[in-house]
Order: sequence, then structure tokens, then C-alpha cells
Amino acid sequence: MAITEHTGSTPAAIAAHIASALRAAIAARGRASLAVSGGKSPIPMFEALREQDLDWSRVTVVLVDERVVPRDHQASNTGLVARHLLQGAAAAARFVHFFGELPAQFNAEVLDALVQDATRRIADLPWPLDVAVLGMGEDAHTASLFPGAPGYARAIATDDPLAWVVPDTAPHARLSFTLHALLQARELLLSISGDTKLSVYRRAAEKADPALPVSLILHQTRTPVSVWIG
Ligand SMILES: O=C1O[C@H](COP(=O)(O)O)[C@@H](O)[C@H](O)[C@H]1O
Repeated sequence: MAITEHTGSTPAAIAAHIASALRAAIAARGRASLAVSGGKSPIPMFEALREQDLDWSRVTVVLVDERVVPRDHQASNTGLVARHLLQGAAAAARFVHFFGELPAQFNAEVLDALVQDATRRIADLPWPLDVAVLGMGEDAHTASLFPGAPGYARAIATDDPLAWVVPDTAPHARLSFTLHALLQARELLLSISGDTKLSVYRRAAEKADPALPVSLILHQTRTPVSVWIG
């Protein structure tokens, strides 16, 4: 397990680290891909990242997970990224959205079709992702890998890049990068804030346990993970 912990981290420090990795990707390959988490925690980091000196026109941004809601819905992670990250110079980045028009009703068949459509939409992303920035919920979910939820077992087992998950503990069906896809990234960052999340993270760091999805990110040997504890 290649984990580097940064304690006392700040949104500015995380943003500087991400920008440096994106600059290196652009220097090496001419373009860069960045996958970010939604939720509430990343807002200060987004606002620091958008100020970084970077050729944003060479950066493609995607979410690690999205709630199945229209982009103008208050729970939309896409809306969050548009408001807080893709502003100023960062508006030159290309954003790849998982969805087009959303149907009014959802069932497993509809969600399967959304996954297929989103898989086509992400097909030309610079791959592997250069940087994937993960958050974590107090139940140890990361991206939308919610422990025990319908879709979860598949999302941590399949080699497909995307899967649907319907959390029973949080609102909205989700599309999420799968565990396999996240572990393809060149670099994973995990941002942890607050004492409750810190103790969940410490528990997950002890051993791999599918009941604590973030532990599956921590206990692997393929991809370096840096953990930013603020
Ligand atoms: O639902 C989600 O939750 C996690 C954690 O969110 P936070 O509000 O506690 O920061 C987030 O990482 C994920 O992307 C999001 O869709």
C-alpha cells in the first residue's frame, strides 16, 4: 500500500499539488485529465484550484460520481463544479458530463442505459486519469461506492469504467466510476476533514473491508494514494 499522509493540509496545498500533477501531465503528454468528487467538502479546494497557473485549455475535467439529477438541480455535482471550479481561467477546461436528457422515471434498465451512454461520453477522456480526487462520507463511501447499496457489489467487482449505485442511506441514484476505473488513475488523492471522518479513515486504513469502501482504495498496490487530512 503506497499511501502518503499529509496532516494539517489546507485546500490551497491540495490545489497546488493537483495543479503540479496536471502541469506535469501536460508537459509529458500535451493534455491532462482530472476527476473530482462532489459533495460539500471540495468547494474551498475548487476555489483555490481555479486560481492555479495552468493551461486549462489542455485539461479535461470529469466527476468521479454524479447524482442522477439535472445539472441545475441543487444536488448536482456538475452544477457544483460549474459554480466553484470552472470559473475564470479554469472555464477554458473541457468538462465531460455523464448525462444528456434524463428520463422522468428510473429503474435498473434505465440506469443501465444511462451507464452505457455515460461510458460513450467518457470514451475520449485522456486515460488513464492523471489525477482523481476522492472525498469520503462518514459511512466510508467514496465516489458513489456506498457500502451494501444496490449496485455496490457490481461497482467494486466489474472491469467496466462506470456503474450505477442506488444508495439507501443518501438521496438520488448515482453513476460512479467503478473501483477498477479509479485504481487505473495515475494518482489518487483522498481528502479527509473533521474528526468523525478521520476516525473512519483510520479504521479503513487498518484492513481492506468492503463494508468500508474507502479501504479498497487504501489497500491496493497499483496506484499511489495521498491522503490530505485537514
Ligand atoms: O455524495 C457524495 O458524498 C461524498 C462525500 O461528500 P461530502 O459532502 O461529505 O464532502 C463525495 O465525495 C461524493 O463525490 C458525493 O457524490
